[in-house]
Amino acid sequence: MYHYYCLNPISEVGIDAMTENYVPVSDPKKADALLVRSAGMHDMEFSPELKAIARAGAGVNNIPLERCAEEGIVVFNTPGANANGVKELVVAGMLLASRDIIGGINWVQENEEDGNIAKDTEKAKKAFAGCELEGKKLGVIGLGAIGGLVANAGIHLGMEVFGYDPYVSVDAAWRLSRNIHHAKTVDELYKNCDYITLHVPATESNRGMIDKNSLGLMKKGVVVLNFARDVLVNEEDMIDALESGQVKHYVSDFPTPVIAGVKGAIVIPHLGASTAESEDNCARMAVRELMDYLEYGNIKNSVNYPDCDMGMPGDNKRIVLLHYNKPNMLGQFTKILADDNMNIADLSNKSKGAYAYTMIDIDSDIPANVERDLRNIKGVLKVRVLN
Ligand SMILES: NC(=O)c1ccc[n+]([C@@H]2O[C@H](COP(=O)([O-])OP(=O)(O)OC[C@H]3O[C@@H](n4cnc5c(N)ncnc54)[C@H](O)[C@@H]3O)[C@@H](O)[C@H]2O)c1
Ligand SMILES: O=C(O)[C@H](O)COP(=O)(O)O
Repeated sequence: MYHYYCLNPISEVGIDAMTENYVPVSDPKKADALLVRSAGMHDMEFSPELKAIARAGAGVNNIPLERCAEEGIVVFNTPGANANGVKELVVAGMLLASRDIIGGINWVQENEEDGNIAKDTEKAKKAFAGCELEGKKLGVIGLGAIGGLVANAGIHLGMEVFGYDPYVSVDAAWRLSRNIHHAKTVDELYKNCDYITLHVPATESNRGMIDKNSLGLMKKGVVVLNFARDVLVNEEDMIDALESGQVKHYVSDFPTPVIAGVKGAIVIPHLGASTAESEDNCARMAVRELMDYLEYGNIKNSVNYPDCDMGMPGDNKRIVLLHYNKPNMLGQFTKILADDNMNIADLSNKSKGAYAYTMIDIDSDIPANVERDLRNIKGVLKVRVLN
């Protein structure tokens, strides 16, 4: 029996995918697993019971990843599961910044009582005219799940697209249209583009990447779109750039007290992934990842531990260990098993930065003293014996 707790409402599709072995609890401290969307977790204390956190979404800046790793808690996300939802809203954002659709709709609402509205429209509409996307230059920073889709969509819209991502994965690179220009430096993209859209994670090094220096390199009248995270943009610098006309519009999916209501800012209430399809995809993937880890110890799409998959243990017993990535950990594990005359049927060991994960299948029962001795090894963070 596994206990779970949802810190945010998660699509029923995910909850329905759980078997009867999964029971919701009313106290997160009693949970084996937490499901979360954007709820802030940095101030949460975790109980020793907690084994995993699944973020039904992409961004994990709301989760203390390092502390979770130290406490032997595996954190998952759902890469790509909401990418199409975000891509479609980015296209809408480019259109909203190009024509005054919002101003036009407001005008119609303000004049709803006007019996001559059809005729007056033809005079009023010139105030809301704009430009087309076709032929304009689009710069995409970050070419992962979302940025790749946005860059390809730009090509389909007839835009000239520049992509910048020095860390792009091979798989993501394969998905890109060959018509996308490969920007070797981000400055090249800043200097050339009419629309610049951010699709990078909110890591320490990316915070404030759009500031007065980068804004100063951009073309006058540029449109900047941010569907990634508010902290990537220095909002005070953005306000100056909007006031001076350096930036025509800043389209953001992240309202903050600083940017909400600023002239020229088009701010959306974090709706990028709020579609039925994205919510279902994320919940389904998050629950699948949790169940595979809790029941079989397999790790797929973790952001703080390495991926490691040994399928199902069959008739073997499986023991899994979360530990530091340092010399002689495996040697110590196998010695304890050998001293108890246990035979290893299968073994996998993977590392990611400072942390590592070992899965061991044994063709006999695993006695409590072996589990205890493994747990007592210095550098072991969590041990689980799976039945
Ligand atoms: N608005 C929303 O509702 C919404 C929804 C999903 C994701 N997001 C945000 O979008 C971000 C990206 O999501 P994704 O699914 O595309 O993630 P992803 O991991 O698939 O792609 C991120 C890409 O950014 C690249 N990158 C990192 N730092 C970079 C830098 N300094 N310059 C250029 N490229 C850099 C990485 O190499 C990677 O290819 C998430 O981290 C999240 O914060 C927002
Ligand atoms: O990082 C993400 O996946 C998005 O920002 C979506 O967040 P949400 O699940 O809270 O809508």
